[in-house]
Amino acid sequence: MCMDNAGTTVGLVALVTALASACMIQERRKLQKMKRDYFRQHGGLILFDEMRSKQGISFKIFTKEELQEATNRFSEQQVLGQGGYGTVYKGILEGNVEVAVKRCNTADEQQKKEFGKEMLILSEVNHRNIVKLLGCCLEVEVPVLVYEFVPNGTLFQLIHGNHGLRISLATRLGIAHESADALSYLHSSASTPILHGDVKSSNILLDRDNKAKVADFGASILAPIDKSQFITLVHGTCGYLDPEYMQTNLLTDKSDVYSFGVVLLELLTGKLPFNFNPDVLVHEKSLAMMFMYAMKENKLEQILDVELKDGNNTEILEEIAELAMRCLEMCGDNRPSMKEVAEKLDSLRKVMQHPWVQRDPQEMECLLAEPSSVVSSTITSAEYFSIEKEVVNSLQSGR
Ligand SMILES: Nc1ncnc2c1ncn2[C@@H]1O[C@H](COP(=O)(O)OP(=O)(O)OP(=O)(O)O)[C@@H](O)[C@H]1O
Repeated sequence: MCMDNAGTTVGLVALVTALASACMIQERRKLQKMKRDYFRQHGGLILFDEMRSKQGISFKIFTKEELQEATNRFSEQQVLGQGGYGTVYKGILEGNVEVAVKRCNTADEQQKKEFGKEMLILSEVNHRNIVKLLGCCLEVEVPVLVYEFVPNGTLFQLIHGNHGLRISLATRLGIAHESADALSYLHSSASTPILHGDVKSSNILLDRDNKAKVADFGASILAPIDKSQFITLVHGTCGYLDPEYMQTNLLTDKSDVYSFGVVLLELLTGKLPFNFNPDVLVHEKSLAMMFMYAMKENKLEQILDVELKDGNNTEILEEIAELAMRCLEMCGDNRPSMKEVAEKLDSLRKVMQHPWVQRDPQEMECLLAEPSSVVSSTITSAEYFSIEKEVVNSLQSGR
């Protein structure tokens, strides 16, 4: 009798174990199938094939488990920031490699299908001032992106945060030039031209030496189409939006130029791109309008960041303001290209670093021929510009 009972118990335990194992296997298969389906839906197969055919591509397709481990299961403590499209987590990969893991909120069917193809284009972007896309995970409902980690916050935080640090004109000019160079690369040097679509100071990250790293490029690819989210998106970029885009709904490379013009204004004035305070005057709501108004009235000085108002480098500040004016032209065709903007900023940066670097060798010759003009090696840019003007005048009048 006792033996019979023991036999029945063992039988029951075996049956329950077998059933549980079968369920687990079933669940695991379901999960595997789901992962495979998501992977296919997001264009993972195309991406995988292309990656195999391209040698030396440094782009990885991560598994869900790898990213869960890297981010401590996407824990709250790992959150670096929240954007219009999703949440960014800090992750640590094997070998102690720090990464930023971006989990998007949603993606529509079309976006999901295109994802693999888009990733392929973005994975080939390689520029020292652009945040590197290291890989992605496609076996989840909404794809996850993995970027290099940039440790020093954003340009928005540097300008508008309450850190009390003084930001020199040289640092500002450096960041402006590097960001412009990155955008110019996206527009014309990358294998497929890429429009950034969301240029703003919070999308310019800074590394330990305050070198710029443009982030979120190709954001339009991931832009949600759902209306309620579109409002958040627009809210997030208020003050930067190209007025021509608002009329035509067509994003062009010149839309990036306009938005970059607003970033230049933030660097020049230290002011926010948009003032939501209902009490401020209409022309003071948007920084771009406020700036245009000040320029028209010949009052640039009044809206410059106090940190820049030390009387030095006035001409460089005026040149940056002139450049910003051109970027903010209402008609896109009248704006300079990003390449032109980057070149101009580079030449201003060189003038600041080495006041004697001349753009025109003839002028250099002329200056060297006039020893009285060479005052000292520590000449200020104000002196440089006045000498330059004098030289140009004397060349024109044939003196
Ligand atoms: N590669 C990165 N390294 C370090 N921090 C990052 C990185 N990428 C993003 N972050 C942080 O995460 C925050 C949110 O980034 P995200 O790109 O999602 O949002 P956003 O640019 O502020 O807004 P939106 O996505 O609407 O343009 C950033 O402000 C930044 O602080």
